[in-house]
Amino acid sequence: MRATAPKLSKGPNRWVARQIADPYVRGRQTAAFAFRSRAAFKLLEIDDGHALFKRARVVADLGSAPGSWSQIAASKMGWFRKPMHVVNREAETRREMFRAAGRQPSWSDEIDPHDDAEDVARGRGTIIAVDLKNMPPITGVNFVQGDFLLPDVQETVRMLIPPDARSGKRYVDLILSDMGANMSGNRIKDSQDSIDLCTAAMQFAHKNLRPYDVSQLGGTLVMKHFTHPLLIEFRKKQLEPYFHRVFYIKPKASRDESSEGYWVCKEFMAAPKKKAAGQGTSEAHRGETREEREGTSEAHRGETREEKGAAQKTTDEEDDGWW
Ligand SMILES: C[S@@+](CC[C@H](N)C(=O)[O-])C[C@H]1O[C@@H](n2cnc3c(N)ncnc32)[C@H](O)[C@@H]1O
Repeated sequence: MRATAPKLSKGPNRWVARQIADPYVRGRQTAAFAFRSRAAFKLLEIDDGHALFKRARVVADLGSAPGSWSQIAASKMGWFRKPMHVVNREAETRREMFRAAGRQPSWSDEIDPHDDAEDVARGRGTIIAVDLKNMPPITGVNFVQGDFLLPDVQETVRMLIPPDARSGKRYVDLILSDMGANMSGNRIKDSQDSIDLCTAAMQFAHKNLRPYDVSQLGGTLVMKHFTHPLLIEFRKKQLEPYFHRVFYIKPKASRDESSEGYWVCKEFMAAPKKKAAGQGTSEAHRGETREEREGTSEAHRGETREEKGAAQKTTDEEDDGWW
């Protein structure tokens, strides 16, 4: 069943009330050791179905701050000696001690699974994270602060990719893009911003994502987008020709009222695939139908909201802070 927040009144306390009612925000504070954002649960859910990290040696996390996706990448790639559930348990015991002493633990009292030098494992591979905002360090993660739309920022990220042992080329196996511009409430501008970020992620994939060859499968791109008919066109023209399979996912942890969704694009090919006459891939078609349905209904919901003059933030962006 989808986790939905109860209906809440408008007003300055609406955001706080919604946060309190949100099981994923509560989960972030209790079950999770120190996920920096509830966005963590979206990636965990996507990963459940797609085993994203299984073969990945180089991961790029685009739009990484405050850092929960990078935390997951670091954990999955062996940079924490302890598994997350052990750290969670320790964090909970520590919170109990604070409660018993009548003290409310603050962020600085949280266990950071990376801060104990004794406990740093030698993980596999390389993780590169980039964001406009600063991101506190995570062991195993190389962070670049900058605007990913700028070519020199992309080049800085590229130079952190280690050259492939066989070919000497720099390849990323997994690109995670959770980038999202602040929503202005203007549907046309917001769609354009979303397309710009998706385009930048895809251009980066063309240059750096490991392409399929006879010895190994091509890389994977996970990309957030804000559902809109214009983006269906993007999927058809920019994604489907270059990936063997493209899936649309709306994680349960993504709020119902948010128009965000994720594409999981698997098995990248450097050259566009050729379709036999009158034939598309079944995956693409299945996804496309579902996506179109989602896109249309989201677009209609958006119009109605705007017509009513009740344009509100409809993304999870506002929730992805240190909360
Ligand atoms: C939803 S948050 C990401 C949350 C993150 N995945 C996590 O788990 O903590 C979206 C991020 O995208 C970043 N972003 C938006 N536009 C960007 C750009 N042009 N270049 C780099 N980062 C960008 C924002 O600064 C923001 O931190």
